[in-house]
Amino acid sequence: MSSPTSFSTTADVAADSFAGQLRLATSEDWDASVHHRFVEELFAGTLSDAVLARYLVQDYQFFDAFVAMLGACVATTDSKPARLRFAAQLGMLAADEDGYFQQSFAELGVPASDVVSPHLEDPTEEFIGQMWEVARSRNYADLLVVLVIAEWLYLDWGQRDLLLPEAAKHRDWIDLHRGEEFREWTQFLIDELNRIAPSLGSEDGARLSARWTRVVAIERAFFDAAYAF
Ligand SMILES: Cc1ncc(CN)c(N)n1
Repeated sequence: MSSPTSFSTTADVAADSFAGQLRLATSEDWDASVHHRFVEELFAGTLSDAVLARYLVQDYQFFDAFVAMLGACVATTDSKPARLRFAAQLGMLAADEDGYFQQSFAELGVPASDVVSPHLEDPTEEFIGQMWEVARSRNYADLLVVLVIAEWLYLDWGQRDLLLPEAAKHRDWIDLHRGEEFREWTQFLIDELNRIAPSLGSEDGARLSARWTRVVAIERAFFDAAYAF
């Protein structure tokens, strides 16, 4: 029997696996995000400070709920090695990603009020709602669905074969979403989702598929919102 087709150049995922099928079912919003104007301008180094600041202010609010999701994974996974992997990622995020935000906010002159409690755009509010919902649900499958999208979609654009920009505020955001460490982390999440998929019931499948579709659409809207002013 020939091995199933792997469709992604960034992660090794069989197209007929649980994660692979979800990914294929949402190709339109997924590909539109990976090739979004925001990504093109970020790589080209032409992204305006206003758009970058607007995006980062919203993404910093996303970041807080994202950390809470990882904490929920530490608490709920059935696998001891996975628990340690999530714990290690929490440490990395606290050091590297928070540092990028703080440095960029200072460079872009973002006021403290926008860092701490900005007006939330609709996609941010909905994304945060999804993340806290799965964090509080303590349902490992729901947590993984949201995490896999958030990391795999970002890996897909981060790994695009384009020249890197000069400015640290652009390049460092790309660097956080490409390279072997981020690829390995994303692969781990996808593998976890595919590992637990056989234990899911049909109701779980329908709920997770609906969540996947919605969250991929929010990812696209999140990029759009950076230009909506
Ligand atoms: C909206 C969004 N989605 C995903 C990521 C990558 N963790 C992010 N920083 N922001």
